[in-house]
Amino acid sequence: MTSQTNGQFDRTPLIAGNWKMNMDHQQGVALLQKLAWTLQDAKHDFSRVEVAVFPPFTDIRSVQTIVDGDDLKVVYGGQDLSDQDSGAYTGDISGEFLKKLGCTYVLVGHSERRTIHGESDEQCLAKINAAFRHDLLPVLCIGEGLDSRKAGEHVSFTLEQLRGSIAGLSAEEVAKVVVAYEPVWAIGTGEVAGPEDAQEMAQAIRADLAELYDAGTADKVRILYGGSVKSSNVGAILKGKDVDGALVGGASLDAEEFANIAKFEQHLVTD
Ligand SMILES: O=C(CO)COP(=O)(O)O
Repeated sequence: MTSQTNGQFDRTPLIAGNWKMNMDHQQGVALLQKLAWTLQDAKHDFSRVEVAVFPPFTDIRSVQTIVDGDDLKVVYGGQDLSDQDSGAYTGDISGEFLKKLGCTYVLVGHSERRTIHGESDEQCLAKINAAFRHDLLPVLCIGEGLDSRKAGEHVSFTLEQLRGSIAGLSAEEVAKVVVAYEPVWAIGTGEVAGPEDAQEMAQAIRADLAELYDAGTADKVRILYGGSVKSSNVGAILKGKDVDGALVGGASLDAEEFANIAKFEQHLVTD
C-alpha cells in the first residue's frame, strides 16, 4: 500500500474536463482563462487535486500559449492520438505533435471513438504504446453499454476491455495509465451510475490489475469515473475509496461549474 498522503486519497485525484467537439480556439481561451481565475480565487491547491482539460486539437496551441504565458497549473491533453508516429495518415495526429505542444495527457479509447469510429481494444493498446513513445500519460476509457449493464455483465465486459487495451504493458507502464470508467449509458444522458456502481467497478478494476500485475502496481493506478458528473454529485461519487477523480464532459464547458467540481473535497459526502 502507498501511504495515505493526501487526505483520504492515496493517489493524487485528477479532475479532467473533456471538451469533446466544443469550443473553437477563441472560445477555448476564454473558458480556460475563466477556469484559471475561478480556481485562483478559490485558492485551489493543484498539488492536492490535479486539474486537466482536453480541448479539440485546433485549440491546443492557444491553450499552450495561455498556460505558459500565465504560468497556469492547469495541465492539458489531446482527445485522441494516432498509433503511428508520422507518415501518410491523413487526418491523424501524432503523439509527437501533442508532446511538442506541452500536452501531459492523452485520451485513448473514449466511448465515442469506440462507437463512432469503431476503435478496438487492440487499437487502444497501440495508441497507449504510441503515447508512451512520446512521454504522454494515457487516460484509457472503458465502460459498458446499457445492454451489458441490464444483463448484469457490466463488470466482465469492462474488465475485458481493460485487459485487451493494456495487454503486454509492463508494470511500470501500467502504473502510469489513468483508467477512466465511463459507462456508455451514463454519458451525456443525465443518468449517473450510483456512487456504489462507480466504486464497485473501480474496485473490480483495481483487483484485476492486482491479479494481472501486483497489488503495489494496482495501488498506483488512478481510476476516474465519468458520465454526467456535476458539482452536485461529485462528492458522493468520489467518496468511493478506489475512485480517484472524474472525467467530466458537459459540465466542463462551464468554468464555474467545473471549478466547483475540482473543489469536490468541499462536497465530499461523509457518513
Ligand atoms: O464522456 C464523458 C467525458 O469523457 C462524460 O460526458 P458527460 O459528463 O457530458 O456525461
